[in-house]
Amino acid sequence: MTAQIINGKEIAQAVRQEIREEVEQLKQKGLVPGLAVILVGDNQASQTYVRNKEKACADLGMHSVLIKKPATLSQEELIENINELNQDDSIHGILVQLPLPSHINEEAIIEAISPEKDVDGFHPINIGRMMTGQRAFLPCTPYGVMVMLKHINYDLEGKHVVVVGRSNIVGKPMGQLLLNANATVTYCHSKTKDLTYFTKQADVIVAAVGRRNTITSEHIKEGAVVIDVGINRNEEGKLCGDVDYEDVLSKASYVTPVPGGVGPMTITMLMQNTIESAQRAYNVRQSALKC
Ligand SMILES: Nc1nc(=O)c2c([nH]1)NC[C@@H]1CN(c3ccc(C(=O)N[C@@H](CCC(=O)O)C(=O)O)cc3)C=[N+]21
Ligand SMILES: [Mg+2]
Repeated sequence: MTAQIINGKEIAQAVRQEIREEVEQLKQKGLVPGLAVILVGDNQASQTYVRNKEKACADLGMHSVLIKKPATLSQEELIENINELNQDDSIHGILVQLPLPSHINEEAIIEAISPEKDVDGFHPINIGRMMTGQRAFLPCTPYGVMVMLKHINYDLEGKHVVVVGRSNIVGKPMGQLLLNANATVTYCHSKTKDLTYFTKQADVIVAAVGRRNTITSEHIKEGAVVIDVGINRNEEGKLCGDVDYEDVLSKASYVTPVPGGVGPMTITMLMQNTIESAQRAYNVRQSALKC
């Protein structure tokens, strides 16, 4: 079998076209969707991602503000900045780029963001809503993976999905979204004994561990769908995922590349969440006018 490539860039473009039209409609009604990104310190990778987010906003005609702060910023000052954005009617989404410097408590920062503007879907209220199947902002990376599977018309019902990795922002919510879609979900992680035993049984593998070559052809069964969420660099400094891409190509049915796979989807779902938030703000404003 030769795997088909799931082209994240292409799917992202298609979704962005729909977002572009919704932005246009909102603008005609007098509301410009706005995203605020806070970047603390000068982590090189973070700067790249933040630039990609700004580009995406500009491309879609959305308003974006980038707030750059020195790594010495105190937690109190950061919370003060978030409070201002929570009150700002021109801002519908707030994203604080992670990781933060070690003197800042990430949980406290995430909880300071209004759940109504938490377009990352990291706030405990949104996570709780997602777990109970209520309307919520979905974390962008797992959300993007769901859209990719939808795009290839993959029916998750009853399928065995193995999620490798259990971070709060990718692995854990990924499993939950798959469960909500009626998949049978297994979580594997760094303490799992005999990873291959589990991954060999998977119809779908989502690799989100942050270590390259974690998944090779030895780990998968013939015809598996392999989703690579990893972003690592090899010895030559080239971007690569958690999957040995070339190796699994001859065994998998579908594979996502890195770059050009999940990454572009992550940014696109951030834009999607931001216009949904703007849409909601518009509806609230309209119903207030009617009273
Ligand atoms: N509050 C917060 N929310 C995040 O969503 C968040 C974060 N913090 N911190 C860092 C991670 C990482 N992340 C990526 C987004 C896009 C690409 C992306 O566009 N990747 C491109 C290539 C980018 C490149 O060339 O380096 C691709 O895979 O094709 C990658 C990684 C969002 N994150
Ligand atoms: Mg992410």
